[in-house]
Amino acid sequence: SNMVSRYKKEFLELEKIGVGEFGSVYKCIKRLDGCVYAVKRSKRPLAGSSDEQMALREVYAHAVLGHHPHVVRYYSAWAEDDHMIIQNEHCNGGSLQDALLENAKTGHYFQEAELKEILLQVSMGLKYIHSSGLAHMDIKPSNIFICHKLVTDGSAQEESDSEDDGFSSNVAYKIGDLGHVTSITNPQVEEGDSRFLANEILQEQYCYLPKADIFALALTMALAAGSGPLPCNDAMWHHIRRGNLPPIPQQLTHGFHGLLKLMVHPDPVARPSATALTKHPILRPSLGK
Ligand SMILES: Cn1cc(CCO)c2c3c(c(-c4ccccc4Cl)cc21)C(=O)NC3=O
Repeated sequence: SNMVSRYKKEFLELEKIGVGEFGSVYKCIKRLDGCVYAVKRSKRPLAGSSDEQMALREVYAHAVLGHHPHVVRYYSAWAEDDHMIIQNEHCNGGSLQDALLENAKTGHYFQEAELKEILLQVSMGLKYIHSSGLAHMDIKPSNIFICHKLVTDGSAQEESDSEDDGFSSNVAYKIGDLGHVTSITNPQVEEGDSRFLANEILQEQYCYLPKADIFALALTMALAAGSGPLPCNDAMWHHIRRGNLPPIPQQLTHGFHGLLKLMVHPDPVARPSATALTKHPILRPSLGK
């Protein structure tokens, strides 16, 4: 590889915003365009290893998934100095997991109206991913990123809350981390986080992969509503897989709670699709009339 790495040449590193066994994520400014990006730098996986398969699936997924308001945007990926580098859109509001931890400290959880906004926006992102023939397979709070619309210069343009934009408020929720994405029709499932794993995936029944994302999204919403940490495996894990939501420490309307409960139904066929959620009267009051 040439002496000066493309990463160092093209980007100014501002701060490390994430670290894990996967590698590290940096908030960077691209020198050429002056824009901020999230850049993940990970050790290049062993050729032929399952890690390499995952790294490739992540880049393939981003390449297949063009642009969508509720999927974190991909810009580039390359290999250098025995590292894999992926350059994505930087979401300036942290992850939903960060927001949940903050809520737990203050005891102020997302209220039902906000929960419906999160569920609607993430469902729009899932509808796009599923309609592209892919399943995410690792939906959870730390993989949902938050973008706060930067206040405009006071220009009086109308706030557009058209569906494709989803910015009815000033916050956008975007699905990120496509490291577990797999084809719906030709699945090579790399199980995601067991706390969010639907039982049929554990049983290696891969005929309804999109519904595993719906299951994981329901548990993500339960956490956003203030439910305690989810079990990885044990009696409570199985209680949830029998179609029960974890306890939620706030009064939700019967309709909304019932929708979340339907999303964790033991039979994946009974769970609503992402498309059905984006049209659901409970989430789209205006459609309800
Ligand atoms: C830990 N972490 C924190 C952030 C910033 C949230 O305000 C973040 C981002 C991403 C990612 C990311 C996830 C998976 C793969 C590649 C990337 Cl860049 C990780 C991120 C990403 O793709 N876009 C991000 O903003």
